[in-house]
Amino acid sequence: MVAEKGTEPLTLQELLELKIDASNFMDNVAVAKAIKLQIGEFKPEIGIICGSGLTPIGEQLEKAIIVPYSQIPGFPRAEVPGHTAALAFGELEGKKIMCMLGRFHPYEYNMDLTLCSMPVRIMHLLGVQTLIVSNAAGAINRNFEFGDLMLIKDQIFLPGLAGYSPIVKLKDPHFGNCFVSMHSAYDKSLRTLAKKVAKDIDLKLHEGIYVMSGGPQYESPAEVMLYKTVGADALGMSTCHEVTVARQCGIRVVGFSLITNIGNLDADNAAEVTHDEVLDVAKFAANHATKFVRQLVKELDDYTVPPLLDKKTKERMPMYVHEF
Ligand SMILES: O=P(O)(O)O[C@@H]1C[C@H](O)[C@@H](CO)O1
Ligand code: HPA
Repeated sequence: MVAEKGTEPLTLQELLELKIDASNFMDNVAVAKAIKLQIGEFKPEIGIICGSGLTPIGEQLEKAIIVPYSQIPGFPRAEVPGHTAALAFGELEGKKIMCMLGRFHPYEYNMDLTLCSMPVRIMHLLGVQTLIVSNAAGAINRNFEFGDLMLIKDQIFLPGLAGYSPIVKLKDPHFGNCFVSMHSAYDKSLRTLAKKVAKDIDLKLHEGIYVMSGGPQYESPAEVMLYKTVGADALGMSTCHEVTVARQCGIRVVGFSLITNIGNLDADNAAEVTHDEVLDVAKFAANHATKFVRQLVKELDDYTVPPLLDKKTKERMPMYVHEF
């Protein structure tokens, strides 16, 4: 729980010294406030989360303001190679973007999905209405090749099915309804737009189901077979917890996977995958992923989600919320 301090707004330094509990609503507000102190009047409308090796997507922002995670209370450091520990705020095709240049994988943080999805709640508090989420993934579908992109049609959230939900600890009603519908989690009209954009720029874009395992170990061939049997097309270790929270906040979502390796289905075949290979493929394919995102952003229509904090609530809130 954040400390209160008379009627004076807390300074950035004071906010940075707070011990943040990601499941406490006012602590989330304090995190958003600390960011706001660093971005001034900038109000993002579109959020982007860059997957492993996909930070070039965020590096194309114009007039960028970079906020390192070390300057955000409660944010861990995002230490997986291929991720940069910073938020980028800037413009792309005239739209205002907030981009996570490094994400928090649950396997890095003791499967604390509430913490790992906090940036999505912060996006919402700062005004984000639409989220573009990306990841590096292994192919299960045999029609996929290295470097292909797969538009995510739906997800299988294995940790969530096992009770590791990012919203299970959120008791404050300000977070929104805990019985979040995951029907149409990946917005149909945005998927239609993404397919049109891909066609326009002559980009091969598959569509399929993403499955998230807990990681960090890669899957055994028998596990890849299990996921194939349940209908998954690509596998990874992220995204689903972020999308669940986005839906709880009412943010609409479009997502894609960059296929960095082909999941091995044969236990007698020693085909191994390493994170270095994942990054190598991401490096050569980041170019077309970047082009795709730019065009998608350009063609996104306006969208409005009611803010979490209504006027009345703001009036009752302590000083660190006051100017929201
Ligand atoms: O952040 P993403 O989901 O792109 O990262 C993938 C999944 C693992 O963290 C890692 C495995 O190589 O890359
Ligand atoms: N499995 C899990 N996560 C991944 C993979 C994979 O094969 N490739 C990239 N991220």
